[in-house]
Amino acid sequence: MTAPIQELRPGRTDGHEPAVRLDAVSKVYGRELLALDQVTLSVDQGEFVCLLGASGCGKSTLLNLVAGLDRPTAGEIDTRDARIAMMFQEPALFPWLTVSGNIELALRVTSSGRNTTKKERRARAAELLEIVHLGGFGGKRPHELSGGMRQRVALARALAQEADVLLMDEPFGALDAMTRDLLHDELERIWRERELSVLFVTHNVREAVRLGDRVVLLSSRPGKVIEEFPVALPRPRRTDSAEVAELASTITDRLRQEVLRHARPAAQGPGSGE
Ligand SMILES: Nc1ncnc2c1ncn2[C@@H]1O[C@H](COP(=O)(O)OP(=O)(O)OP(=O)(O)O)[C@@H](O)[C@H]1O
Repeated sequence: MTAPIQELRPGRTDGHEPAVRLDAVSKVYGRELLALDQVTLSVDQGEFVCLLGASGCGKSTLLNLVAGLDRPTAGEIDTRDARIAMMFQEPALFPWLTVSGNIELALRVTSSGRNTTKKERRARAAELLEIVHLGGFGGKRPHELSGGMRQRVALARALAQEADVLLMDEPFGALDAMTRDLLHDELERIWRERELSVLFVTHNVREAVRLGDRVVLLSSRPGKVIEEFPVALPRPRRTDSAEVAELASTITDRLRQEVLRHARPAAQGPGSGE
């Protein structure tokens, strides 16, 4: 028997429009690969939402749709007039540009940066590097930095885009635990100061609880919202705290249940009697 499915409410009704709203969004690749099935989900302005789900359940697909990199097969996505920036597991910096040059390039394409001089953009890039604690590293090339530092540059570049909405696809997945912890603190500070709305994909349940106001769980493919977990713990949180561990364990149990539910028919084959 499958577990009862709890649908996410379609948006909030506390008087303001969400920053991102997906309404019954489905995505079919090719003729028949249903990646997302009627996903309804919203991210409030200034809210930090973490998205969890089994591998291949459509998390990256969902972010790409919100970013406008691809179009849904059905349903509506409303990002209002938000400026959207995206961060991936790989920082994707241009290796032939300096750290500052990478950020200056992003500044050049923003509406306010387009009419600025190179000197102004360099100064702004230096300010952004200070924000991510990389002051003084502007003249380095990406390969001279550690993985964590490169992700900080990617974060500074996202900030250079003057984004209101930050879409993050496992941005810290390749980093060691200590570096990840530091970046959690920095991301949280920047999110608060800039009042960003964040949609953050991760496989790491504790990371989701450490960062999120809400953790949204997708079913195995086709991805569908099956449950959401509000995270009422005070901030800043510690990934290794008992409170984070407790909620993470509840979410992990739910995720495991979902993965098993999905795997069972294939594992047992037809006529297994369940
Ligand atoms: N461009 C594409 N063309 C065809 N199929 C695709 C494409 N992109 C993704 N898929 C398929 O859609 C499904 C969802 O993929 P997606 O990458 O969104 O999942 P995910 O939850 O982000 O996975 P993971 O957690 O492993 O990163 C997978 O079955 C994948 O093979």
